[in-house]
Amino acid sequence: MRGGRHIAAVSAVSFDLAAGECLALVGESGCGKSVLASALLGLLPGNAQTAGTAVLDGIDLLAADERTLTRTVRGRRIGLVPQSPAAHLTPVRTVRAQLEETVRELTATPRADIRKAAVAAAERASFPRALLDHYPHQLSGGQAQRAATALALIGDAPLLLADEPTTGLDRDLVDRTADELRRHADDGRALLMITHDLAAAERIADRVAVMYAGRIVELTGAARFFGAPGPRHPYARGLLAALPERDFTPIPGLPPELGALPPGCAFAPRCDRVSGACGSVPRLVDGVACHHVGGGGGAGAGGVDAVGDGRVDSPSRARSRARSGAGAGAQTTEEGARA
Ligand SMILES: Nc1ncnc2c1ncn2[C@@H]1O[C@H](COP(=O)(O)OP(=O)(O)OP(=O)(O)O)[C@@H](O)[C@H]1O
Ligand code: NI
Repeated sequence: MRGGRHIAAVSAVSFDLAAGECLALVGESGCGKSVLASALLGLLPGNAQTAGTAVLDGIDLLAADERTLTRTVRGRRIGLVPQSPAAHLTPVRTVRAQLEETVRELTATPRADIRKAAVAAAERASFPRALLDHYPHQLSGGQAQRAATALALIGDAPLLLADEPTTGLDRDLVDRTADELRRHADDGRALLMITHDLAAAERIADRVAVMYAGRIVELTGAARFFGAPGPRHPYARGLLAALPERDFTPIPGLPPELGALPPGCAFAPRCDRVSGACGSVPRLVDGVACHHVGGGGGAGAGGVDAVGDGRVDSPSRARSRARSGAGAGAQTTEEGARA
């Protein structure tokens, strides 16, 4: 930034994501979720610096050159549902033209079938057929969202990155969109879903990663997170408690400015469990980064070694089935996972 200032937008993040699995990444606005997604796609602005590795199919995404990213990663290995679809779509071309172009570029569809394939792609994302010849500025936010989702699914990429794919949609459409994304995971793709919508996360995620001020503070199986015993990090507990259908109690205060993080645990100024120990940054140990819970979070400026990350052995399908059976089902799954 100007004046040699640095913003640590994402720090010490470490996670893995298997084929067929959905990881929901949640956290307050500005905590670094989209920056993390952009880093994986090589779409950070030119002044950004990255360190570490992010391996997909043997390719280190953080080290890959522009040519590799263009030809083999974007759209082909990673499908992106962008956070601001209206800005992501080409403003001077119709949705149909953009779908057809993407089908042509990313698939081996014969010329004669491209039109049909584009219509089918729109249908997969519940984009209304009647709007195919509209330009992006003629779409509502939710319609643009679905157009962008349709584009992201065309390349059949093994990793789907969905950055708030349900923003601006009605509950019914949220559920349909989330279920559609889940189906792609069930077909063997990995799905990283960034969302503020905890109900959507609960509906489809296998694991939940909670981010605060650029760090993952908890990484837990979804059944455990949304059911019993619930999240362990005070911030994650606060996020859940803020939901209208739970306590409806907001977390006091605001997240810190990333350019001026407090020393030690960034959540300490808002935390009801704060103590002297919070003067050092807690490491993510056993899926939680807090001095007061779990592994104790041992001191150390930003360890990247996530030990035990709440991975649920029983895969998604069993989980979603258990989920529809409400509390008891989720509990059983959780016990299975812990065993
Ligand atoms: N190009 C940039 N230059 C400087 N700072 C940036 C840039 N892009 C993002 N940031 C900062 O990085 C932080 C993380 O931003 P990011 O967009 O990842 O947040 P987010 O978690 O996706 O939030 P939201 O839920 O609102 O989308 C923010 O504090 C933001 O101000
Ligand atoms: Ni974002």
